[in-house]
Amino acid sequence: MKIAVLPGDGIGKEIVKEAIKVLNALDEKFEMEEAPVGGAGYEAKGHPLPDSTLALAKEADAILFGAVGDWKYDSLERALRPEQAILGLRKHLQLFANFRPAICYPQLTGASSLKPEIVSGLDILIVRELNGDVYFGTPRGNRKAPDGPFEGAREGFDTMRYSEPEVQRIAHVAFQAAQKRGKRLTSVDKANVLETSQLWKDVMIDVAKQYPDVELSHMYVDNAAMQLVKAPKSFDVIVTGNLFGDILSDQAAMLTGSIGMLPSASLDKNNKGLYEPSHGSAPDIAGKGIANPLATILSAAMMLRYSLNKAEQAERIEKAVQKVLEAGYRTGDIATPGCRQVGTAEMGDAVLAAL
Ligand SMILES: NC(=O)C1=CN([C@@H]2O[C@H](COP(=O)(O)OP(=O)(O)OC[C@H]3O[C@@H](n4cnc5c(N)ncnc54)[C@H](O)[C@@H]3O)[C@@H](O)[C@H]2O)C=CC1
Ligand SMILES: CC(C)CC(=O)C(=O)O
Ligand SMILES: [Mg+2]
Repeated sequence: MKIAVLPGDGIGKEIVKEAIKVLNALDEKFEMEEAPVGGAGYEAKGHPLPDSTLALAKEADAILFGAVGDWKYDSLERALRPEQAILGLRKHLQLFANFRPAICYPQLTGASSLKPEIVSGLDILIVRELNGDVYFGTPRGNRKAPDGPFEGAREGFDTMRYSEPEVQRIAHVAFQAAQKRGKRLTSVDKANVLETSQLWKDVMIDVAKQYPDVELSHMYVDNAAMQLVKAPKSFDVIVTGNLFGDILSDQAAMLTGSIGMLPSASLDKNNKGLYEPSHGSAPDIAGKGIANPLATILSAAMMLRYSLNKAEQAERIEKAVQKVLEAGYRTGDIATPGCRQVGTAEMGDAVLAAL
């Protein structure tokens, strides 16, 4: 089985190194091939998603991805910015279903910025649509405003759009995920304002007829943001679009203690997938050896479970992560008084030792 390893930029390189260390210590042996992506792709080959990197991603059985981006590329034309690499991979490989589980490990209830009783026992799943919405909608661009009170002024515009089949396919994924969990699905939209959201909601209601065992509810995204900090445990599975899911999953990360704890799986219709932490390249801490590698290590576990059919190996990693948390190991982002504060590599070593 072949894994394409795309570390990317910033802390991406540091955290992927730890996940590889853990994967290499398992009983299974995987073929791994590394390629540059993001800013690293631009520096090496003049493009954030070089053809050779995309070819490797297509040919591999699964992709382990770090993160892309750096402030130094902010003035590049958009097509050459590092972020286009992850957007391009999601689109080219039709990775439309993004799973972001937010679990607050018992050892980390004190690490969340919320009161322990709000987050203790939290186990929710955000299913984010990943191929559509305003991130990919056309037309988009810059122009002179054609009308309105600022007619003639410089204007930027994007298009939020979803088609019925696009919503249907993510709805089925979300309902099936809910069937395997608490059988409650909350569809998050802004149907009180947006046509895109009204279609989203109508399709969810329609698909729900095929899943009578799952209780479907609807919530506007502004209220969902509020409920996520007020009563996060009231959710089981949340399904939402690309933009709302991006924002709500960062918010949900803080319920678990840190964004450095939130893994993700981005799957196509055959469960081929790209696995990455939910966070970015964290330029503010890159190169310091202090990033939390656990979201990436847990993403590698998701890869074993969803794409490589190695559920026992996935469980070994997940249990090892729990053991190191139990033993008090903490990177700075999840540190609490009296913990054993460690850096990125020491955290990786601790997981390795706990396998
Ligand atoms: N999938 C991807 O590759 C993503 C890339 N980005 C890119 O990353 C760059 C930085 O974006 P930001 O908005 O700052 O988001 P970010 O997620 O990189 O960082 C946000 C905050 O969380 C902290 N953080 C993130 N991961 C951490 C970890 N593993 N351990 C400890 N602390 C961690 C950072 O230090 C920072 O204070 C930008 O270029 C952005 O476009 C952002 C999100 C996802
Ligand atoms: C480049 C962004 C769309 C990536 C991001 O923020 C995410 O997927 O969470
Ligand atoms: Mg994001």
